[in-house]
Amino acid sequence: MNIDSVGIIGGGAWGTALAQAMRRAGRDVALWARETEVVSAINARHVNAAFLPGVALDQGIRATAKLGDAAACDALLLVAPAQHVRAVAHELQPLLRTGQPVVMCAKGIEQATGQMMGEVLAAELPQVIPAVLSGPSFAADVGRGLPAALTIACADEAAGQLLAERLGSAMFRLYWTNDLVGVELGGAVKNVLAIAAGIVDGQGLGASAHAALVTRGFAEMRRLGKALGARPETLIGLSGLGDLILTCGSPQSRNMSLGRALGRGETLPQALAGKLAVTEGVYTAAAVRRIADDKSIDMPICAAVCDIIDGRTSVKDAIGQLMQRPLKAED
Ligand SMILES: NC(=O)C1=CN([C@@H]2O[C@H](COP(=O)(O)OP(=O)(O)OC[C@H]3O[C@@H](n4cnc5c(N)ncnc54)[C@H](O)[C@@H]3O)[C@@H](O)[C@H]2O)C=CC1
Ligand SMILES: O=C(CO)COP(=O)(O)O
Repeated sequence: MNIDSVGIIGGGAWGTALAQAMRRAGRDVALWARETEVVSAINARHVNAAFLPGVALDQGIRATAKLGDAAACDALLLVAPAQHVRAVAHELQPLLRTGQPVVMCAKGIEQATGQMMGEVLAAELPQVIPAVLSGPSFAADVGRGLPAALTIACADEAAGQLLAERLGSAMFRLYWTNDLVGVELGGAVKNVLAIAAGIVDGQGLGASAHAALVTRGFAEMRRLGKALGARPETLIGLSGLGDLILTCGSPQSRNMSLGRALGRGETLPQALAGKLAVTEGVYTAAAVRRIADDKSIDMPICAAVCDIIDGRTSVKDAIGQLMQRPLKAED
């Protein structure tokens, strides 16, 4: 297998930042974007002001409105928001070759089915080699070329090591694992927990409460991981704890800033109003709750976020209930 060219499916903030990272790794890049204005802005002016403002893009990034242009590349990065991955993958299916590596870069769980992104990939693109890329990495940082370290998961060791080598660079360090479930679970659940951390901040509950919330949230992630077969070392690594620390600790996170707005008293529609950017935790919270209920896993923080988002409880009542729960050693 050879990986000289990379097709990126999705011209949002992360797809565009990944295009930058791939150019830095020395790859040819074809970036497919849904919005024709994004395609023309990247090709004519080397900017994506709609989704990644303020970043001068590598002039070698070729944007395209044709899925086939990106699908023809040696490897693909699938960077649509989680709720749209199935539809995009379905469209890609006839264009992809057997054994072509496809790397899932979305962080979420499909709301309609409760399926993880890897399951969606296996159902829609059975002919490809599936992989998952996840870790602490804001698009704005990676787009500018600041250093980041992420995990790339692939069941096939040779393919996974090749992906790590060909997609990574000194400033975009990739570590291979074969624990796909662990990597994608961490990336999905941390988005829900970042909303919770933002709510605590928005309520003005202080740094001590924030740390307690994140720690107990991490215990929820580990309980879910145990039930789904994730390896503990994956969850304490970059794609689990690493991303949780980043996302819960910075208002740069869209999930955390949405939580802050909810914590300050805004309704969900007010907090989301006018935003083009996707806030994955909003859609993933219900799926996490459903899995937790089905498997009888105790995940009260994720359940509270789900209830607040669905309007079943107020922020104050949810926090009051959480604070009455007994603490256990594992928290
Ligand atoms: N922005 C970031 O810092 C990071 C984002 N991610 C993940 O990457 C994924 C994509 O997020 P971003 O690139 O940040 O998106 P974004 O929030 O910047 O932009 C929204 C994206 O959604 C696409 N979109 C809207 N409606 C669609 C539809 N009906 N079908 C297909 N695509 C549609 C838009 O074309 C655009 O690419 C998410 O799962 C996110 O969690 C992962 C790591 C970092
Ligand atoms: O996944 C991310 C950083 O690793 C981005 O988080 P947000 O979607 O909350 O901005």
